[in-house]
Amino acid sequence: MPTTPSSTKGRIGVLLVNLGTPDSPQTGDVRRYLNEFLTDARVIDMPAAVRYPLFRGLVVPLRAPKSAKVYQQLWTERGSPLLFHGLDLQKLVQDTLGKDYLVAFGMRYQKPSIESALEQLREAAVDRIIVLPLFPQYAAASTGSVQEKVMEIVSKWWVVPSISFISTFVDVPGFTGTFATLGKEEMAKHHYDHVVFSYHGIPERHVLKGSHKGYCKLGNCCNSYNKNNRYCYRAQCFETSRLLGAALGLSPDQYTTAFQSRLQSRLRDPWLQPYTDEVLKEFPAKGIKNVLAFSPAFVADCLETTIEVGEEFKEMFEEAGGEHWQLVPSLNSHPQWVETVADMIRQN
Ligand SMILES: C=CC1=C(C)c2cc3[nH]c(cc4nc(cc5[nH]c(cc1n2)c(C)c5CCC(=O)O)C(CCC(=O)O)=C4C)c(C)c3C=C
Ligand SMILES: [Fe+2]
Ligand SMILES: [Fe+2]
Repeated sequence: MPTTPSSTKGRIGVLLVNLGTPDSPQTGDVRRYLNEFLTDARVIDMPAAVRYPLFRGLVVPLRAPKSAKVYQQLWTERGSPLLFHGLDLQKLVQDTLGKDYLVAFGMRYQKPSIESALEQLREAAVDRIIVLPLFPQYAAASTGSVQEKVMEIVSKWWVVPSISFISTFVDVPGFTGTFATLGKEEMAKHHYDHVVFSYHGIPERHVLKGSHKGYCKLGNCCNSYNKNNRYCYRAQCFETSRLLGAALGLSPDQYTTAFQSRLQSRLRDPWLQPYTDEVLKEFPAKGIKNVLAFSPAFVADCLETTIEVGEEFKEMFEEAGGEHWQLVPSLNSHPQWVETVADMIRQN
């Protein structure tokens, strides 16, 4: 009887990566996290001779104790939400994909490191690796930084396996679809006059640096999403708003796209506008008193969603005369999102 030839192919390795978070909300751990994050040349694109002394010597020491207080508000029994949601997603995607895949999870900054996650895949002799940075819209400071780190590590291996990256997923229907499911649940509970899609900001300079043959000029260039601005962060944010607005049954005048989390610096370089905190203060005077807010640059709840949008913006809105501000929770490990991630991997 002929014997069945054994396959030479191992499992497919999957690396899910998110940004990173401190090990604890104590100032020392927050300082270590910020030092790693804010000396990344893709985040702070200054010459190393300026970046290191300015950020390690001045910005981080001043910021760490203030950030630590905010992380203390965010911290849960399971630790940082960004971390535990990432681990939950890893487990559920692994269960969904089954034994032909091995799913690992890493963080760009701090723990679990990308190195340790890649090592797990190498130990298991995976056939190839699919890397999914968990950022819907490509930005050099987020997705690009993860890609650079993965390539830096893998390039030192003697045997470099086949490797592919999923660089943006704004147009994957399950991404906006899951946000729409969560948004409709909130809309069924309360009446809203207006919706805000608040994205993490980046310096305008970053958009211009990534502009393909000068196509992106921070103007109407982002009104359509096409091959020239496929990786333009601003264009992807506007496209996310259009898709999400349509999935929620909203007309363009019923929602606003805005940008949050700008790192205030004495350099006063402009970040993507309009700024969410400025926009929301003007709403009550326009008769907008009930606002539903989404944070669609994040697929897991974190400091920027729960605290900044859910608490700080709510307080500002109410102080300006608003009545009801509600944050839609992030995708976290929602079953529709788990299925969407598994599908992105299967189709890669
Ligand atoms: C959505 C993707 C992200 C992009 C793009 C991004 C750019 C970016 N961020 C900073 C500075 C900070 N961001 C901070 C927190 C933070 N940022 C992201 C994601 C993106 N950042 C996430 C998911 C988080 C939350 C992490 C968590 O632990 O919950 C912080 C730290 C918090 C604080 O001290 O305020 C800083 C600082 C810059 C400068 C930048 C682009 C240039
Ligand atoms: Fe950030
Ligand atoms: Fe653009």
